[in-house]
Order: sequence, then structure tokens, then C-alpha cells
Amino acid sequence: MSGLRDRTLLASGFHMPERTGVEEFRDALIRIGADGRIAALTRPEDDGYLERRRAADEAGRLDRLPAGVLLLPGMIDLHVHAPQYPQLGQALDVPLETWLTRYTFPLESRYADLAFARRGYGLLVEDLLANGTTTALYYATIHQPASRLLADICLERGQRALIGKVAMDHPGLCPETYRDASPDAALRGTEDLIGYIRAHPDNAERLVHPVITPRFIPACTDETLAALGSLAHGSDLHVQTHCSESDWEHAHVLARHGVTDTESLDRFGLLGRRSVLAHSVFLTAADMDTIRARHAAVAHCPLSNAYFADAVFPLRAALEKGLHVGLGTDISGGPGASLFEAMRGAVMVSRMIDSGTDPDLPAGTRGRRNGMRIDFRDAFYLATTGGGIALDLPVGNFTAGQHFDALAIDTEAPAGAIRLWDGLDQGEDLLQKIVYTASKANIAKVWVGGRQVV
Ligand SMILES: Nc1nc2[nH]cnc2c(=O)[nH]1
Repeated sequence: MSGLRDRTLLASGFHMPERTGVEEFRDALIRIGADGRIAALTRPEDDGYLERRRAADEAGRLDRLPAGVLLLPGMIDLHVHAPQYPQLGQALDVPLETWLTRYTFPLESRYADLAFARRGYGLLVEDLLANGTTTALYYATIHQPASRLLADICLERGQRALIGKVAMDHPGLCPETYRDASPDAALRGTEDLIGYIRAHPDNAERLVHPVITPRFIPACTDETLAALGSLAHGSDLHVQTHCSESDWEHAHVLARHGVTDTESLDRFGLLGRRSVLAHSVFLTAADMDTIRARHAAVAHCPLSNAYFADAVFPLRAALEKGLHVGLGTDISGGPGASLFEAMRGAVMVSRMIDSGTDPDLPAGTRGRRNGMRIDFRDAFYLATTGGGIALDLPVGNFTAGQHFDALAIDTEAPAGAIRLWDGLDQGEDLLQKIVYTASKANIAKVWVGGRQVV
């Protein structure tokens, strides 16, 4: 079994087209079209199942997952700084502003060197695919050649990706050696990468999308924010930026613009259906209303927030308000490169905000307020369907019309971390165990758009 285009896969597994419940399928037929999209998922109890199964088999177009191997949707990472992979797991003992100026900007400036970029980006894309990330929303750097190279690599390796040349021109924060020379340079660089990705000869299927990427308000002049807002206006382009991430950052925007990040981004025209706001920890109730009204999305980055936010994003409240939310690793503000770790982190921090952390307080009074916790189901939804909705792309589950982006989880891989026990691991308990314990060695195969990429 390799590519699954124009074939039918006989598989058991899980997906969550709706947040209201996990759907388990057993011995389902997933018919994948020549375009890599799912034509139908047929279960044994559905009409025509046996006929379809026989027809696919007789045509030599039936593939089966072996016993012990389960199918999950591919993971969608809504926040990755591609150039920061070399410092994953480093420098998390300093606050965001120090981390940026002392470590991150100097590292990113090295992507002026294409050989360095090739090594870093090649390894990152390969590792993320092996970790099960089939779609990634990437920040590149300010450099045109290296940002183009990231697009080339994603196309070559077959990862679905959304890539932005980072716009950052504010001399107050960005060092002279690593910033756009002017608002015009920031805008032209953004437009150049959009043109390159759209016209790329290997991107006819639009596997890779360009993204308007003002790094965050402190790094951009108002002129640049306005120019990028105009570019986004009326287009179908994605926008990504950081929003209300830390006390320092949030206070900076309040002092400079007199309003919150959300309000300011909205005034610049940067909030729309395809905007993804990373972190968004310090949103007010009014900010949440604005994000919902614009149908924009939040990339919740639980691991990174533990280091830079000193607070927990009220995820449950955002979901109950109807915001689009998905998960991000925030490589390298978060020390993990796997959405499985992000899922686990999202559940854990939600438990802490729900029940609290101070053992000196009586039980029941420690938490911010009750009802803030999520469970593994919500986390699985956010990493799959939630991410697809946030990006406005047909990915995240196995319903008809979605791209076939999927993982084969080998629950019996000897080197993997999943350990099953007879009779214990059934239904949602099995999915829970996968969410909490799966490791890279359990990810046996990965497909993007029906093409096998791992
Ligand atoms: N976590 C994180 N926050 C940022 N704010 C501005 N740039 C960055 C970045 O690279 N990572």
C-alpha cells in the first residue's frame, strides 16, 4: 500500500466531524478519488457496503490496514515558527521579550544563508510529517529565498502547508540586522511570496497556501499593519499573527494603540474568516465577541503559554462562545514538535485552570471557575476538525469532500509507547490511550491528499 488515490481503504479508526462526539468506525470502506479527496466512507451497516467492497477488491483497488493498525485524521498544527526548529527545547527559562531579542531574532537572521535554511527546513518538515502533522501553518522569516525554499520543501515532501514571509519592520523592537527595511519592503516581500506560491509549477493542487504574516503588533509599524490589512481585504488570503500573548506584549499594544490586540488588528483590517491568532491568552469578553463576529480563529498553544504567558487561555469559554479554535505547538516557544503533546498539554492546563493550583486553598475554591476543563475528546477534535475549520480548509476528518490526510497508528509497534491489554482497550478508551501515549514509533504511515508521505 502506498498512494491511495483512486483506491478504497478498508480501515478501522476514529474521527470527530463534530465536537459533540467521537465517531468510531470498524471495517469501513474509505473511497479516495483521483484528486486525493474522500468520495465516501461506508460502514458495514450501510447500504451497498458488500457490493462496494467486492467491486473494489475485484478491480484490485482495495487496500487494508493490518490488524492492530488504526486510522486517524492527520494532525493540523496552527502555529509553527519553521526557522526556530534548531532551538526547540532551548532558552525557555527567560521571558518572551528576552527570548526574542537574545535568541530568536539572531537564529532567524541565519536564514539569509540558504544552506542553513535547507538543512533546518528539510529536517523540520520531515520530522513533523513523521510526527503525524499533515497540515502546518508556518511562519518563515523575513528572507525571500529561504521562505520560497520552505514552500519548495513542503511541495517536494508532500506536506500541506500555509506559509508566510514574516513582516517585521519596527525599529523599536527589531534589530537592524533582522528587519524589513521599510513598510514597502515588508509589503513587497509578502506579495512576492504570495506570487511565488500561487504560480509554483508543482502547486497546481494548492497544497501550499501563502499567508499574510505581520509577526505581531510590537514588531510592525502602523504603516505595515495598514498595508497588510489592505492586502487581506477582499482577498481569500490567510492571515496569521500573535495576539495578546504575554503581559509585556499585551501591555505594549494597550500603551501604543490604546486598545487590545484584537481591537487593533480589527481596525487594521487583519481579522477575517481566514485569520489565525496565536495564543490570545488575555482576550476580553469583547475581544472574543469580535473574533467570533469576524469568524477568525485562535491557535491555542498550551505548552508555549506555560512559558511565556504565565496564564492559561480560557479555551472552554472560547469554545462555548463559538470561536474557531485549533491547536499549535508554537515551535519553538513550546518545547514539543508533536500535536499529540499539544493535545495532552491542552487537557492538562485546562484541568489546572478549572480546579486551580494552590494546595493551601480548600478544594472547590482553587480554580478560576468551574467548568473550564476539556477532555481528550475536545483535544482530539481541536487537533483535527477544529484545525481544519480554523483554516477554512477541507481537512480534519473522513467525511466526503475532505482531503484524505491520515495517520495509520500501529498500536502494537514494539518501539512505540502504546501498550494495549486484552479486553481493556475498546472504543473511546482506546482513543484516549492513543491520544495520551502514542509516540512517533506508533505512526506507521502518513498520507496527505491520498499520497503516502511517511
Ligand atoms: N511565541 C512566540 N511569540 C512571538 N511573538 C513574536 N514573535 C514570536 C515568536 O516567534 N514566538
